[in-house]
Amino acid sequence: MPIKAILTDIEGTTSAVSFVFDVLFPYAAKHLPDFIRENAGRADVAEQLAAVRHDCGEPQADVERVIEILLAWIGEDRKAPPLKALQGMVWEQGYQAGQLKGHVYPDAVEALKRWHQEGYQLFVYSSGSIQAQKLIFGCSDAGDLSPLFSGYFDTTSGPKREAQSYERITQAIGVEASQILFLSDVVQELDAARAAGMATCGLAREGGELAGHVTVDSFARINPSAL
Ligand SMILES: CSCCC(=O)C(=O)COP(=O)(O)O
Ligand SMILES: [Mg+2]
Repeated sequence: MPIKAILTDIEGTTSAVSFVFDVLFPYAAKHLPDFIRENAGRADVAEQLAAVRHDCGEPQADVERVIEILLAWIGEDRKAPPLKALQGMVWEQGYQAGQLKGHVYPDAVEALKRWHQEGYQLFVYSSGSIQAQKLIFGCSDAGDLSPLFSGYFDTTSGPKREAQSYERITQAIGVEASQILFLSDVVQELDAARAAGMATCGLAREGGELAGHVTVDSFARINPSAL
């Protein structure tokens, strides 16, 4: 069956790992403490702080303790949904202030624009929150890429290394799994997508092979109609 939709990861796929690790995470680590102190009473922030207390088994943790936990989670790249939601809120301030611009590889920009024009539906699946995904593409160094995308998925659809998450996403997209091409730099994510019936293509930006999957080093080498 022909590919109709393309679902892409962000970190290491459309965008440099170094942008996430050397720009976004340090920005969040620097600004998250004051953001939480100033906004702990806001309903959307309070909801995430409660989720942190629940997830770490410390229901009585005060705001300073929650901040300490969140900074430790940033340090270990924990894909915890409340951390990801709060990071998205902090990054929004950075993008709005012009301190952040989303990195998207030029070959990804070119291919995403071409695929959109050719009629493929484009979707994103990242551990970053949907808000963070919209920001990286909406405020990218190549301009506003958000009109290219038909939808966004984060870990509220499930963890990226579990086949069930891709089954849920397939339901939401509304085409056969075999008509969705998933792009990622992580072999466990590609394996999970394939187990759910999706077509896969690995991105190895520094070269190399993602075992068992067609692997390329640039979006320029992906031809969805030939997969
Ligand atoms: C949405 S940009 C921030 C990326 C992020 O927070 C992250 O954890 C990267 O996850 P990915 O699933 O894109 O590898
Ligand atoms: Mg990735």
